[in-house]
Amino acid sequence: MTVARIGIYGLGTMGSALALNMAEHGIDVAISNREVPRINAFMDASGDLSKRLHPHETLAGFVAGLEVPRLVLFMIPSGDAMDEMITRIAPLLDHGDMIIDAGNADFHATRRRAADLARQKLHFVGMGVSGGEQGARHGPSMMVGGSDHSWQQLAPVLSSIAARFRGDPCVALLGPDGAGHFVKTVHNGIEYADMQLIAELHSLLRYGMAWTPPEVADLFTVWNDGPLQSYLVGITANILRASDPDTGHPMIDVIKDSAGQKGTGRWTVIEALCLGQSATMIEAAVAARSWSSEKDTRQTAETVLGGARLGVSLSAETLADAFLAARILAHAQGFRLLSEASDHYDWQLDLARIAEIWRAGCIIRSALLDDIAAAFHDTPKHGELILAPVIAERLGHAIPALRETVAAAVHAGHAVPALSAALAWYDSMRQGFGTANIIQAQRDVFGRHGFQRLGQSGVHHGPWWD
Ligand SMILES: NC(=O)C1=CN([C@@H]2O[C@H](COP(=O)(O)OP(=O)(O)OC[C@H]3O[C@@H](n4cnc5c(N)ncnc54)[C@H](OP(=O)(O)O)[C@@H]3O)[C@@H](O)[C@H]2O)C=CC1
Ligand SMILES: O=C(CO)[C@H](O)[C@H](O)COP(=O)(O)O
Repeated sequence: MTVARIGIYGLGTMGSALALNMAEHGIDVAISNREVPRINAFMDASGDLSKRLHPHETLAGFVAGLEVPRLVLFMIPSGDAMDEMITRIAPLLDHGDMIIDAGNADFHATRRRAADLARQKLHFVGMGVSGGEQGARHGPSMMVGGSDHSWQQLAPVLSSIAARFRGDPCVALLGPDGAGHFVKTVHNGIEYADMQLIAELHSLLRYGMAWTPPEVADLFTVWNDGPLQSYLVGITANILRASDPDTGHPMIDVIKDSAGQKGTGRWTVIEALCLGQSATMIEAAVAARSWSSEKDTRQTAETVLGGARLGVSLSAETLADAFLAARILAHAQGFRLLSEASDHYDWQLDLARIAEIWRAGCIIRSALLDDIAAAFHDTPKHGELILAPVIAERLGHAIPALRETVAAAVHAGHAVPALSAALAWYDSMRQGFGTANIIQAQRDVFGRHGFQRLGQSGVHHGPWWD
């Protein structure tokens, strides 16, 4: 029996693609799955690569088929399924073996699992994998959380299967325990915001300016050849060119406008709030998905409240600049959250390196990320991307277009929650003196909470009760 370098448990969309990727790179992989027929079907479909794939129907056989120390990678849903599999496999492993959770997991659970398994002298790695099925198959971006020791063992395998940007593998050890899963969560939060921005721009073009799907596709194709280049813009252009084989209508027009969500966007927002932060663009994107699922209510409200959306007149150049400004701001919100979490959990995240490993393989890969990586290399104040000179200059150029776009949309009754949140955050952050003096006075009046006075130390109260 061949002893495999690594084991992959979970042969769904992502696990099977990762196994094939490893096999293609000459790595012997032990494979297993909860439902056995899936193992057989996978082997049948894997062609020549099957010689590197070693199937096991039982967990004991799967473990016995691995080189020691063992590397066992799970690609299954997070939560109870992962806890259950850890409980089942841990007694079969030896001290020094490693469990890798490569799914999308809540980083709090990852921290707990890492601590539990350390007590059993097992290594645990929480690894975010991005790129969807094609990324996993041909080169994902991978965000690793774990010890230096685990990284030494995993790096050769992961570097060989990762996406590459100018030769640099898009994989890195980002910090201990939950760091990798947290970074993946924020990646997905930015993904939510970027997807929502594209949806809002599509809506303005279609319903505000009466463009057809192929016309919007052509514009997105042009955008995809410049500063707005990104995987998500590219796939959206392709989506908009597709026709429904049943009706002949544009495919986009027969898809129900109710978005799914599996949790990573919501986790990003929750963690931002827990850290005393905010990521309002990501929150807007999560909210928009939630509102989208209230289809019945929206259909009723369209009749009761009136759903007219008036025409807007915006140039393609204005929309492009608005998109660029908003995309920068979404990334800025994500990176400042990474910076805050890094301080709070003492992860010492390298923001420039994170931007670098997002330049290829992952869902949010874009031309902008190369500029962001450069900005973090040049900027001492980590986390505040909007203050990096090159980014501030680009924002200065593009913000008037974002303002014009949001104003036109609001005036004509188009909902643009992510674009609006971008502008509100930008305008809030550029005010040295904001609105919170009123809040502080109100809190003092009703609750004697006190406030700080400008230029004085200590806690003060106003003359309200005299
Ligand atoms: N799809 C994507 O684009 C991405 C997904 N991910 C993450 O990767 C992980 C897998 O996702 P994906 O491949 O899309 O999912 P799929 O639904 O395609 O596959 C799920 C896999 O998990 C197994 N599984 C489900 N429940 C259990 C359980 N209770 N115990 C043991 N095994 C179980 C399934 O086994 P069975 O065949 O027996 O049902 C199957 O192998 C998730 O954590 C997901 O969040 C990460 C990045 C991108
Ligand atoms: O991690 C991913 C992409 O990076 C997965 O596709 C994830 O499922 C996306 O999130 P959601 O299903 O909530 O849209």
